[in-house]
Amino acid sequence: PSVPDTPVEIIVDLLSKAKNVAAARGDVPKELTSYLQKALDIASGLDDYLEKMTTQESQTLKMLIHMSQAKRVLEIGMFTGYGALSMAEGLPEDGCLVACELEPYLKEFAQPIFDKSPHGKKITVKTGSAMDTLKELAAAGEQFDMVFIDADKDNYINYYNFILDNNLLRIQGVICVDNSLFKAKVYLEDTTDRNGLALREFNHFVSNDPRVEQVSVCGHRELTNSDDEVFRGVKGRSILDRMRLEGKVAYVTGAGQGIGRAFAHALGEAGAKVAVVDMEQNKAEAVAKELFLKGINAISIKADISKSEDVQRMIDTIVSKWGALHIACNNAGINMNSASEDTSLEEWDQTFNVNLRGTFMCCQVCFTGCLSQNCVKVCDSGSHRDLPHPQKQLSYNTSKAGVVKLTQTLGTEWIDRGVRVNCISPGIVDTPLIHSESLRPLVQRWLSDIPAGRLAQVTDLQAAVVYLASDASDYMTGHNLVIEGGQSLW
Ligand SMILES: C[S@@+](CC[C@H](N)C(=O)[O-])C[C@H]1O[C@@H](n2cnc3c(N)ncnc32)[C@H](O)[C@@H]1O
Repeated sequence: PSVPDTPVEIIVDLLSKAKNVAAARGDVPKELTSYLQKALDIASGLDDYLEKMTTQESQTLKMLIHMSQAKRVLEIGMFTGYGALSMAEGLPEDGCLVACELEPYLKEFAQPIFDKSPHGKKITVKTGSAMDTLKELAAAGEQFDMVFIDADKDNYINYYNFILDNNLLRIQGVICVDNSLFKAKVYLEDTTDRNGLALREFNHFVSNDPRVEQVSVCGHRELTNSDDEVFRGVKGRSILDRMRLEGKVAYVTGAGQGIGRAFAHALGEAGAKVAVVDMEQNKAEAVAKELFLKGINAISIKADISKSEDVQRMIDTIVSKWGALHIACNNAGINMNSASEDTSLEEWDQTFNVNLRGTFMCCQVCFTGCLSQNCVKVCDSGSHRDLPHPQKQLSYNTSKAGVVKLTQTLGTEWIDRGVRVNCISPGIVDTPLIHSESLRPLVQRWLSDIPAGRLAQVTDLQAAVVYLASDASDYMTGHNLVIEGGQSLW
């Protein structure tokens, strides 16, 4: 049988011994035997139960990576690389893990295992004394989201201090420490064991360190006199937190595909509940399902925004479902290409009915219907093609120029009621449509016009919609945010 190691294993061992002693004597009261048995059942069942209910022991490390959303991890003490690989599995594709290990033979052992794993390329092993490696990393200005300390216990306190003193851990990063209970020796009074005493001192030091809170760094309070919103964050929220949309309700029109779908994902990933609106019900449903699979609260609504009754129903549905509407993302639009001399009034009317009249109706219904419920952000989709452009699409260009003017007007008129209206004008977006034979010569011309050297991907636009939808952009209104790889500047 293995030597008891954790506090629970030691309790089980001691209770078993006590039970045996009691059984060997005839004069032990039944009550005491029964209490011993109950305590033993509880203690001995715990690890076994947890193991059965959990995937694998080391998945805890992977879970910590997920929970902290770490991208850069530092492991101090690698051993066989089991923990390193488990953490690497939890890292995103561009994540990295630096593992410090004293013994070169352990790197030789672990490297071939890393090489066989699709996640192994994220791991860099640095052999030698971990303190030397920490100095090297600090000199190179490296910073980590999570540090796992699991090497020589005497040095825990030195590693910890060096990491914090040299900003090797980013603000709000996480330090995890293995063996912090060390067979209960950290709190048993008769401890003489060197490692137990080292960890006792370490725990005591950390619990009294104002730089950290429990196990998470929360800034360097009490070490500075700075106490303004730049230092602390607005309402205590750091810039990335201020772009989070938890508790917000959003809709995106034209969200069944392309840019609208990317916007719906972006708003949902940032924390908003999202109504996916499209003329085509099956497309709206498919995107809402995608969001749902990612853990985002989403509904689909079929609506043609050129019809006032559809717009009204869309807003009513959202407000009755979620009780509020905070973010209106008016993305739906149509585009018909014809030379100006061939543009029929029907094409003009159809385009304007959706792109400009439809967008206006959405804004107006949204404003009147939910202002009292805090409808604060409206993002319209303009297009950089409100600028002169070689594609023949008069109705589209003029309607989108109208959207920019609509945005400026509403953005200034409604700001006194707490509403911000901005629009995003994407450059030429890489969609399946653009790869048609007929558009190929035009695509070549566009590419030579775009300093960025490529067309826009829908993902290039996602951060903008989150920014405009969030509190971080509160001072921005009536603005046309152009994202076109520098095309209009060339
Ligand atoms: C408990 S094991 C690490 C286990 C590993 N973190 C995991 O989860 O799979 C501790 C490792 O720390 C290494 N170590 C001990 N002292 C060290 C030092 N001063 N610098 C770097 N590594 C050290 C040991 O060689 C050993 O491989």
